[in-house]
Amino acid sequence: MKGWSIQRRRGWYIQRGWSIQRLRGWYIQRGWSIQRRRGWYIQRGWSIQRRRGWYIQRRWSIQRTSQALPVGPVSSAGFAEPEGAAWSQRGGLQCPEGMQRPEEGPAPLPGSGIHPHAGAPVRSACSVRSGAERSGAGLGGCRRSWMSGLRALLGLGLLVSSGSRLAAAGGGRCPVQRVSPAGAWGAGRGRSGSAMQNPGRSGVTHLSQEEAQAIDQELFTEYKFSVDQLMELAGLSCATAIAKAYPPSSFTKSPPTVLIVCGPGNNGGDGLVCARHLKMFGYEPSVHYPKRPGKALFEGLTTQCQKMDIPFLSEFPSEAVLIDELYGLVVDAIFGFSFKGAVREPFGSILRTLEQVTVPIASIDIPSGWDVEKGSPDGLQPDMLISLTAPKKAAQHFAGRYHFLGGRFVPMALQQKYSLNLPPYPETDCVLQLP
Ligand SMILES: NC(=O)C1=CN([C@@H]2O[C@H](COP(=O)(O)OP(=O)(O)OC[C@H]3O[C@@H](n4cnc5c(N)ncnc54)[C@H](OP(=O)(O)O)[C@@H]3O)[C@@H](O)[C@H]2O)[C@H](O)CC1
Ligand SMILES: [K+]
Repeated sequence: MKGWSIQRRRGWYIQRGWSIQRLRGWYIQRGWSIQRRRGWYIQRGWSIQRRRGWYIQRRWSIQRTSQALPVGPVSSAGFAEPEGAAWSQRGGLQCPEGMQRPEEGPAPLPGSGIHPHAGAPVRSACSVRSGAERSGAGLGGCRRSWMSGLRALLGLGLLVSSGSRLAAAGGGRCPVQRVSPAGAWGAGRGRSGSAMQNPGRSGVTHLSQEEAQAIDQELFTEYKFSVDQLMELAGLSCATAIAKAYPPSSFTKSPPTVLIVCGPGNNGGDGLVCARHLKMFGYEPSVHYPKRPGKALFEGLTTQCQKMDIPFLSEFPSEAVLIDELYGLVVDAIFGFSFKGAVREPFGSILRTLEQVTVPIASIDIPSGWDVEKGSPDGLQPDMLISLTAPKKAAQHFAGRYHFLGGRFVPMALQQKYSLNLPPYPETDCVLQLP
């Protein structure tokens, strides 16, 4: 071994420099690592490992296993995957065994409206109970403080510590399911596309405007999807996510009224599809659609809504209080990933009014008026964001309570081409909640 190392096998282990090890398989490492076998494990630098399967890692990882290492490949955000699972070179988030899936939907908060904006709890990626916690042993104070120092060093304070906090409170919820062997989590291991450089806090890829538009185009031109098809799936995802976060029973008003504001592009089309499905789900939607493109697709979607007795408002309520009075939720389907520049009328005044409403706002794909990559600290602050295909870079500035991923239609080959790192959707669901 070159460099230095302090080792105590079956106990803890610190290493610097590189090493070749044989641990029920072979293992090469460069950089430093602090390991505690059968416990947690932090590594920085690169390593090639063979652990009943093979594994290459670059950058850093924190791993925790309840089994003796080596157990299998790990994602670089850090939990051991089951044997035979797909491997990932990049950030990712997985739930180790012992995690629960999210329950039916987040519980509504008491008070006026459905979900007040204020007081939103910080939600963690996963509520993880460690092997020690599961066995009731708990972490010793010394080890805890050493770990928090390491977390701080690696900038991981929120992710890891808030998870433990929730676990301590008995949370045990996790928004993403375990990866399956054929899962999409880490599918983007093909070409080293630029999206690969943009993992967000949670390890999920965040797309630039150009990437989002390129994927969209490729779906239509290379994969021969029609806009109608994808819009239907996108709009259904949005209605489904809304029904999970704001079930009709959580509305203080009956019937559960929803105002859907649609823009001139495909984001507006998603809004029309969403309105139709919300009606099917028992909501009472109304649509404001001030700038309608003269295309058969949008005319068809409009007619479908009208024939389902969904009213179209010719005037936008000029006062935010009117919206608060009449509706329990607003769906923002004004602009999506093609938005650019300063907002033009009539959308400027619509957005200014929406910034004043107190009922929750659910934005489709991008909070309207936000720069697709940089966000907008002074703009709309929705309570919910439903990212389609993959979150856009602006989503990293989203501070509302519910972030869902929808648009489960991107073929695996395209995910790989664009190095999309997306968590797997649970079973047959068309949406999943992101941390
Ligand atoms: N692959 C997918 O994920 C799919 C997503 N879908 C949804 O489609 C949108 C993107 O749709 P697109 O039509 O490309 O773009 P927008 O909905 O953002 O609308 C663009 C139009 O908005 C107007 N615009 C742009 N900037 C401004 C501005 N500063 N002020 C006012 N108006 C603006 C402009 O219209 P004009 O008529 O004024 O020229 C643009 O044309 C995506 O986000 C998803 O929601 C698909 O449904 C399925 C596939
Ligand atoms: K939007």
